[in-house]
Amino acid sequence: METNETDAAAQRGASTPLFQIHDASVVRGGKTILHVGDFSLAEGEHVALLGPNGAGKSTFIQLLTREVFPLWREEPPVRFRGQERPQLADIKRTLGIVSSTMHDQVRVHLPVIDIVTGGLFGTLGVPLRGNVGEKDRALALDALERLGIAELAPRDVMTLSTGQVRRVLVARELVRDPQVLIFDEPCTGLDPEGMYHVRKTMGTLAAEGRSVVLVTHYPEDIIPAIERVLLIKDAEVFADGPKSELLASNVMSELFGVPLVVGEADGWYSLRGCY
Ligand SMILES: Nc1ncnc2c1ncn2[C@@H]1O[C@H](COP(=O)(O)OP(=O)(O)OP(=O)(O)O)[C@@H](O)[C@H]1O
Repeated sequence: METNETDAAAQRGASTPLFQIHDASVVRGGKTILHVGDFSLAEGEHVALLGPNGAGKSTFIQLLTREVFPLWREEPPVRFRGQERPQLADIKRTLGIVSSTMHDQVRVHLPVIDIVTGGLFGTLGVPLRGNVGEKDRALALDALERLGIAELAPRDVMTLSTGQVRRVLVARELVRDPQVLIFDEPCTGLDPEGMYHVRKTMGTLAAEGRSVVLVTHYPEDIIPAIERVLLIKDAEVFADGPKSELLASNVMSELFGVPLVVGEADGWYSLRGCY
């Protein structure tokens, strides 16, 4: 009896979504900048948020990270692991976030290993008065190794290419061992080599069993492991479903408001204008 109850509780735990959103509205300056009816993300599930500029994608992510709050409802609209009022520290521990704008924060002359080790402490480099031990540096080196950039460890971060810095920022998040990695337009400003490595990195993390949540304007960024897409347009969820159905020419043309043609090869998608 006792075992059955434990099993039932374990099963409930396993089926509790990582995030659930129900009837969430974000209002700024008297205008609804995002409304989400129903959304649920399972533990370990991957999803790509795709949509035009200003659609509400970043606001959606900020709802998850609790950087923005929805209008008050009797039942809080955003739940984390079933909790209505989760601890911010729990959410921060679970999520790692990489965005192109974070690049501006690492314009300092510091070795890459210090930048990555700083991820353990939430500091830019290693804290001056912190207890930074060999174990911490070993964790940082391990994160760099897993992303195939261990040779960058002693380099001054200011001497790296944009693509290399982007991967260092992924390592900086990875060092805390988050279960979910959010990539907010990770390929913005990168050349094809940089894009290649960042997309490969997303694939590596997905293969490790972490959730990859990707925000992008381009289907080209959606790695084969991400099967679900959430399309956002005009502050609403326009569609949510399998990419095999939604990454279609008619859907993309309606989403972006111009005639577009979708291509697919080996699980990778591309988008071009139809003139
Ligand atoms: N504090 C604010 N006050 C007023 N409007 C805001 C505020 N923050 C965001 N917005 C507006 O909300 C809308 C959604 O913004 P958001 O950044 O979520 O879009 P996005 O889809 O991520 O866009 P992009 O692809 O350009 O990054 C935009 O029109 C933006 O101008």
